[in-house]
Amino acid sequence: MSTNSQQIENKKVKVQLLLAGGHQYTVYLNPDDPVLHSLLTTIVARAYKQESASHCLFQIPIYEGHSALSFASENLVGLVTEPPLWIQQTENIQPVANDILNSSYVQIDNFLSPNEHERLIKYVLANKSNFVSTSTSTNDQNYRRSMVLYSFPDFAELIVNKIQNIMPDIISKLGMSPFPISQIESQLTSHNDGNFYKIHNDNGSSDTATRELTYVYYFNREPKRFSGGELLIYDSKVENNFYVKAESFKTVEPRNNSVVFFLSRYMHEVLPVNCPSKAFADSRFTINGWVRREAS
Ligand SMILES: O=C(O)CCC(=O)C(=O)O
Ligand SMILES: [Fe+2]
Repeated sequence: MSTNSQQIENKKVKVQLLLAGGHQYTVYLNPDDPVLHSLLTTIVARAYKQESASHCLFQIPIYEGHSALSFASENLVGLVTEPPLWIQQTENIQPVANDILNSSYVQIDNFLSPNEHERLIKYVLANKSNFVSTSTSTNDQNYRRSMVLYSFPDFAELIVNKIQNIMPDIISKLGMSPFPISQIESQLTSHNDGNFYKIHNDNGSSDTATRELTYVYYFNREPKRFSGGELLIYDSKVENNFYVKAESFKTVEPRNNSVVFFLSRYMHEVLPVNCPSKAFADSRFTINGWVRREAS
């Protein structure tokens, strides 16, 4: 097992849109962009001739946002994705259409000792200049706004070891079947005033497909000087053997010194943070990452 700071989410997927009439366009989308998910589910619905296939209008910014490509979902004939991309097919589940599958999560308070927590805060404040923006282009700004620190070896090891120790308990609490763990990834993220992360899942691309569990350890200075920043975890439903997002969700409070675990395939989002001082030290901080199963 190893920790691995990674920047996979910042990589865009090249998507060639094959449209009726032989037209084609190439766009670059984040792997977990909801538009990409809708494009894939449109193709799946077409393949299964699903009666309820929702008809919609796609509007996708092209030429770095200088133009918009608009087309009706009926005109989408196929997609070429690079790297190859699949939406996750369910295994052995035959729910009745429209059944809501309740998402569950586990949250544990007082995860680090007071001393470890204090050392971590000091470490983060001393390393402010090593944080980089999670947004790489103008497009990303509307989708995810936060800062990230990819290398923090001592604390990554501390968190990953603690997580590894409680994995059997978490897996059983979430009702999952045990799985062989290959790796626990981690990154350190800060959300300041106006920062957010729109709806996504964490294992929707070929690079991330072996992520089974997402964990988020929340920490901040006391007294807390931000509000908002709740994590919403959406319930799911199954359409044509694929998990899709339901309208209902669970709300997780980003409680200081707590850690939350949930399935990486769940759609989730971070609501905007309100931090009036705008001071880095008052941010909503997390060490967050993913537990990967061994590739079969
Ligand atoms: O900060 C959070 O509550 C969740 C972050 C998240 O969804 C992610 O980094 O993938
Ligand atoms: Fe996420």
